Amino acid sequence: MRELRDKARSLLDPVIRDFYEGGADSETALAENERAFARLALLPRILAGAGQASTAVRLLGADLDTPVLVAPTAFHRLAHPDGEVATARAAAAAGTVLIASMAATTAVAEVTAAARDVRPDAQVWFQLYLQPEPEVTAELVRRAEAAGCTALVVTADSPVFGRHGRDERNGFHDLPPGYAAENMRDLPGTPPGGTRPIAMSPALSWADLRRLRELTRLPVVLKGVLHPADAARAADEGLAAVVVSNHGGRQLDAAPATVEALPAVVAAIAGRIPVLLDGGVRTGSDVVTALALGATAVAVGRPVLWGLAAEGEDGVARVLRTLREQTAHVLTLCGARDRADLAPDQVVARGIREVPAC
Ligand SMILES: Cc1cc2nc3c(=O)[nH]c(=O)nc-3n(C[C@H](O)[C@H](O)[C@H](O)COP(=O)(O)O)c2cc1C
Ligand SMILES: O=C(O)C(=O)c1ccccc1
Repeated sequence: MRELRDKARSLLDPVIRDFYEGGADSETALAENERAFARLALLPRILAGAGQASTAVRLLGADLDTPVLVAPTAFHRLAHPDGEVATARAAAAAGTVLIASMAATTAVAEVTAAARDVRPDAQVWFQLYLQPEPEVTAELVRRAEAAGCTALVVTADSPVFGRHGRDERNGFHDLPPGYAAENMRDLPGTPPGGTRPIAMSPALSWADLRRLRELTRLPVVLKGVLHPADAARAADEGLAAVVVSNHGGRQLDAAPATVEALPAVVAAIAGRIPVLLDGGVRTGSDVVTALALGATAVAVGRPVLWGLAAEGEDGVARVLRTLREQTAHVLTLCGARDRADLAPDQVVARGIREVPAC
């Protein structure tokens, strides 16, 4: 993983590298996501007789080979000429879900076609930002359905764009010439052949989410949940799953590390719907830590971009394979066959604790 990251960093234009790597404001949330995993240790159970570990997981009615999903990230063609097609092929081959970004440089129908070409039952979910004009959101949903996406993922942590200091310093505000956010082409209110910008709105509410659900029979996943009360409401409202996420540290910089927010969300959901997590997942230990704390699965953003930039489809495949193999290995070392054998008491804080007087 480090090797692919270093290769990606050396190959990418520094402006694009900063766009992928950067976070909001002081980049505290960005750094904390990884650091919080580093502060946690796993207590293995011994002599558990668990046998061969399995990374398989059932999620929203689909059987996946790995609990590591591909988080939605923008603009894959800036990482590699094959762009989202390469990512989709690698995700399908790995037997996981690709959450296709609304801000993709490839139209969602082309993304699902690429995934299905590798595996007919490939799972592609469509991530969207609810647009202030309901007819624009409705058209995006219609396109995702027509493309064969099996779930919608509404990103709710972005009432405004995050402030990305690196992009501001680099003057990176738009896609370079020759690239476009292809899902935003020919929507209501755009001139023929043109694209419209992705809007973020602080006026959006649970009522807008309810209206979205009236438009579609697809399961709707809520991404960007950190407060347990919002998690409970998501389950009450009939959403299909939540993603505990701080947008990879790119929105609210004061947000907690996601693995620190996870336990309260898991408690609030109380088993009603799956809880997913993204942010700072880099190793199989991170995956198993999240699973032990009650996540059904996790997603990775930047590691996929590193793989893509370094080696295209093969690089993404390597990232996903490495994480799956590491996860199986760590499960085995923890005495677990799968996540059902793990318990939150196996996750403990590192650091010096007081030695009881004797
Ligand atoms: C370059 C980049 C672009 C992103 N674009 C989107 C996006 O279009 N939609 C979205 O919901 N999240 C987006 N995210 C957030 C990711 O879905 C995810 O929450 C985050 O990357 C997870 O953290 P990690 O990168 O540490 O794995 C983006 C993240 C990055 C790094
Ligand atoms: O950069 C991001 O995190 C992101 O979510 C995004 C959204 C719209 C366009 C480009 C990126």
